[in-house]
Amino acid sequence: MALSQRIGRLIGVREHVVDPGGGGPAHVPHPVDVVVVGGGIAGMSAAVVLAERGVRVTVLEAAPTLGGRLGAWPETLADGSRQVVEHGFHAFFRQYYNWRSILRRVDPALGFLRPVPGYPILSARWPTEEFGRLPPAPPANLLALLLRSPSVRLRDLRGMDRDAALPLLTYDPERTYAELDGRTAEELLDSLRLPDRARAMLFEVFSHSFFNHEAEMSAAEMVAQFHFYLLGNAEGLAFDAPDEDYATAVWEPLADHVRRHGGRVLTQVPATALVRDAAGWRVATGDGSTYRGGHVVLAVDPPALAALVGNSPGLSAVAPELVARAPGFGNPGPPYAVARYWFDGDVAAGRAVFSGVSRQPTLDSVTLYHRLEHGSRRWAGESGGSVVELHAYACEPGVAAEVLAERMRAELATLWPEVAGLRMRDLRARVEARAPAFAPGGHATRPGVRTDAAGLYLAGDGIRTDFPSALMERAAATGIIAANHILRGEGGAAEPVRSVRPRGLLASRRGTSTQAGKLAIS
Ligand SMILES: Cc1cc2nc3c(=O)[nH]c(=O)nc-3n(C[C@H](O)[C@H](O)[C@H](O)COP(=O)(O)OP(=O)(O)OC[C@H]3O[C@@H](n4cnc5c(N)ncnc54)[C@H](O)[C@@H]3O)c2cc1C
Repeated sequence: MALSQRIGRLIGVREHVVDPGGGGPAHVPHPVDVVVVGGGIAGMSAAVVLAERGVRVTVLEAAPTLGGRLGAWPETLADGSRQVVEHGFHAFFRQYYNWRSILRRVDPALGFLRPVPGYPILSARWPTEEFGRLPPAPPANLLALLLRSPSVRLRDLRGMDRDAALPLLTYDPERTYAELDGRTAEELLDSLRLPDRARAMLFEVFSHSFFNHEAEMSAAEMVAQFHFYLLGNAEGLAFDAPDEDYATAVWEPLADHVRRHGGRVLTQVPATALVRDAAGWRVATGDGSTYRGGHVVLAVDPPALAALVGNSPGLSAVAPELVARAPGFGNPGPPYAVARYWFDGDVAAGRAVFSGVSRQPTLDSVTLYHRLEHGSRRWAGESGGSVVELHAYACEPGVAAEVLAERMRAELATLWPEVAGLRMRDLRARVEARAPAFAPGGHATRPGVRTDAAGLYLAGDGIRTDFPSALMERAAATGIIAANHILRGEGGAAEPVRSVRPRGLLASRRGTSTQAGKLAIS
């Protein structure tokens, strides 16, 4: 264990138990039927836990393949070769304790995850800066950043408002939201009076990664994510990525696991409406069939949740609060764009497998798939080409995917000149708006896992947790929490839930209530 991790642990920067799990037999003592709507991370995490406890679980996924925003599917390229294309590159951070525990079901050693070396940020204005090689744990990582980073030279920081920066170090699951949820992330960053370079290299890439514009994102959410990724965990900013496509590495094995435990995983079955009657819940689907369960977990993306609730008129009698909140929650964040290019040649040998990008109008990240996943590596080996994926996490609405793809390619060529000389062999470009918005003031009405209707639960990366979590980890954690509510209600053992340090290193315990010593689960 690194010295910084040992110091971090001494001061409480370590994995925390949110829910110890247990509390009942390994199998539910009587038959229980659960319908899970949505086969992304949240839905499949709920299904894994429920199926293992003997619950008869049915997953209904609208798309032809599982995975949602982590999905993957086969495509035939113009040259006739078959390639698995993904919804987009994902960084599997090491403090994703709950998501990793689900993945360990199908690969106990997580051997399919390979460390992705470094976390460089590219900029047209300043030299590339490496953030992946900081000591993993706070406070050593913060000190090293202050001492080493050319973006945060101490003399430049003299003009900074240190009081305004305090909220970044004092994250508290109640007070941070009470004090900062009404402000935007942009206002908070403005108030820091950071040197322009530090703001661009440290914060802008970071806040974009949550699929929201700084000017439209809650300052409290940004502080929470700064804590979750940088100041609250002992694992650091280092991350891993699968060396196989996500269908092979994640979704096929997880679906097999659920089926082996007696569950059903159905694709191309979109849920269209929910009805509650005396016998429990009925979920109507696009093909006219109905699935029944004593409990339902809605693990769909925000716009799909709003559509499903809006199409279920009977819900206003049993879940008036959910019905009132769903339309607002269903407004997603700005569109994101993903473009995967198959080029006829390679980028320079020294380019990093993954790079963040600062201050380009569109481009936010670059991933070299042919140096990452077996399928892309094989294609590149045989063709002499490369497979390069470009992301824009929060882009201008109303622009076609191909236009955004070309803008991102041209912007990359300004950072890596050799890209201008590469010819495109094929392209898959997509623009979608399915990520949750974290608008200022939204925390008070953000739905939690439990709804106001008995037996109806929500899960997904937009659902509130009372402990620090984000993105894939929040999706997995809320799926597990939904399963735990059902298991406890039916007399079965719950699954443990863990989190990073629940509060900032400098957060005083004064003024906090439930979260001070013990985390609440909603
Ligand atoms: C380009 C990109 C890059 C990303 N990179 C990262 C990263 O590096 N690290 C990270 O942690 N996170 C990353 N994320 C975020 C991550 O993908 C999400 O947080 C996570 O996948 C959300 O999972 P979910 O289960 O909540 O939702 P989803 O993945 O959206 O799953 C919801 C599922 O519900 C299904 N559905 C919708 N309506 C219905 C219906 N009516 N009936 C049945 N099924 C329905 C959908 O088809 C979908 O499969 C990235 C996201 C994108 C788009």
